[in-house]
Amino acid sequence: MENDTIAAIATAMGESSIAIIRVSGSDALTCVDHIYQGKNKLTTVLSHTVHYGHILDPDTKEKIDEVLVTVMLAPRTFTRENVVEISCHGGLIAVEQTLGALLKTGVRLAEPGEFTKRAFLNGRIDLSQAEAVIDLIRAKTDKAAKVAIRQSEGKLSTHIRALRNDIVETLAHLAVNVDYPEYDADILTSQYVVERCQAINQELERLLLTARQGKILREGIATAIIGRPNVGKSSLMNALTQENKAIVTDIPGTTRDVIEEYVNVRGIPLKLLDTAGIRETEDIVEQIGVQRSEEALRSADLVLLMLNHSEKLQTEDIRLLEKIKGFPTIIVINKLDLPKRIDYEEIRQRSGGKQIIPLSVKTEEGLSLLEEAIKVMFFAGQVDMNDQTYVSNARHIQLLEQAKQNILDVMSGVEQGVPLDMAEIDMKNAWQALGEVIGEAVAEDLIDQIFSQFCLGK
Ligand SMILES: Nc1nc2c(c(=O)[nH]1)N(C=O)[C@@H](CNc1ccc(C(=O)N[C@@H](CCC(=O)O)C(=O)O)cc1)CN2
Ligand SMILES: Nc1nc2c(ncn2[C@@H]2O[C@H](COP(=O)(O)OP(=O)(O)OP(=O)(O)O)[C@@H](O)[C@H]2O)c(=O)[nH]1
Ligand SMILES: [Mg+2]
Repeated sequence: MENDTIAAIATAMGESSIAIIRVSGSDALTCVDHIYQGKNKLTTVLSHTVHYGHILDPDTKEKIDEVLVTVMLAPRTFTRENVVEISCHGGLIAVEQTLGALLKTGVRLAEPGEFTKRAFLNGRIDLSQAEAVIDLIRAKTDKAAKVAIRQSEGKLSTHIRALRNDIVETLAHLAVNVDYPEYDADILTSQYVVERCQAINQELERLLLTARQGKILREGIATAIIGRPNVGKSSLMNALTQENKAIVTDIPGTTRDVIEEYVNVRGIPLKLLDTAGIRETEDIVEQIGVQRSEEALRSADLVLLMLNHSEKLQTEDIRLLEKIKGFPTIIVINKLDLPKRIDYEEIRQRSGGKQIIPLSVKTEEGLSLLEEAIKVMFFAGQVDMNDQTYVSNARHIQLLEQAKQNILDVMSGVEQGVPLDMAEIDMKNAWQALGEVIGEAVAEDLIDQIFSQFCLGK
């Protein structure tokens, strides 16, 4: 059933001061009234008011918890249905028992994402806004959260709607011509269509261009720190994260596995990967670590190759300099505080002129240069979040690509003089693809699949 009354625990499980159970549906108030004892019946109170009382087991009448209950009446609610939120004491027992009591009154346990799905089905938000809610919950950095919040406010939807409007106008123009060919406005129409398509295509390309930045803002730049054992990779990781998560010792081969940590470097979110020092080794555990380092290297968006300022280049260093060809790489030369033994010119030649940052993690000299270099590398200047819409969702990117292809087909078709009703079909397909971004005309199973990614209670 689509409009039965549902409930779920909306807060994370575990010890906490308060936990919230959310109830939504037309019977939310009457159902909660069966287990709630307070001054007034909830069915009689005003919308958007909070009430003190107790939750009782409906069978035994035993007190389960002391609570505050918030009543919000349709349609001014998250789901656009009647909503009751019960604030229980945190911890597992009171919340589970309250939910259990509620389920005895005919309320059904919600599926993951079902509250947000109802907000979508009831027209409060569109699909890209609903997807932004998932992104917000999963955001690992400030910037990622900001992108998600903007999308949840419908910023992307506004662009998509404007594009669809442009397409409809162009279609209208086409339709006149297709239906009344006797007007003989063919040539004028072709010109008009091509011009409109160029503008539409430009906007689609602009949105697609933001996708790469959007992905980075959401997931962080996967940044692998690689290098020979003992050069100071874990030390750099700790310095950038300002934590001592990675173990540092003067024993080569200290790090055995890839350690992941999210950091914010000058507003750029990095997913830092500290890896095991790469060398030939007999140690099985270390061998696996080295393998994983090489995998981290292959999947990295950015590689920080670390060398030692106070040692001559070694075979392993040279091998690594070969390996990083074709990867966006910054060469970090660590231990600048020690006497120089490395040959910078050789590195420059062997790396094909990659950027080199000498620094000392120990004295922190040069660390800020590295941070700046990372930032410049990815944004070539300033990141302006204020009027940018970032497309960050794989599904949206795919649909935008598809719309772009349809528009390109319209243009090349018209230019080659194919009948205008063919162009009309491609144009309609672009309109359809963009509609799917905001959830207009999408298949039901796709909607189910999207909402099933949510956590319970959302
Ligand atoms: N207790 C509680 N905190 C919460 C939520 C919640 O559901 N419950 N939210 C859940 O994610 C977020 C807030 N998001 C919300 C978004 C819309 C509406 C809502 O009721 N919208 C109505 C009425 C707006 C109004 O009165 O002006 C609407 O848009 O029609 C509520 C919460 C975060 N904090
Ligand atoms: N003098 C000096 N020593 C440093 C510097 N950075 C790190 N070290 C020291 O170098 C040693 C190795 O550092 P780690 O960070 O464990 O090196 P690693 O590259 O992670 O080593 P593996 O995990 O074995 O691959 C430690 O004793 C650090 O204290 C530096 O800038 N200057
Ligand atoms: Mg290490």
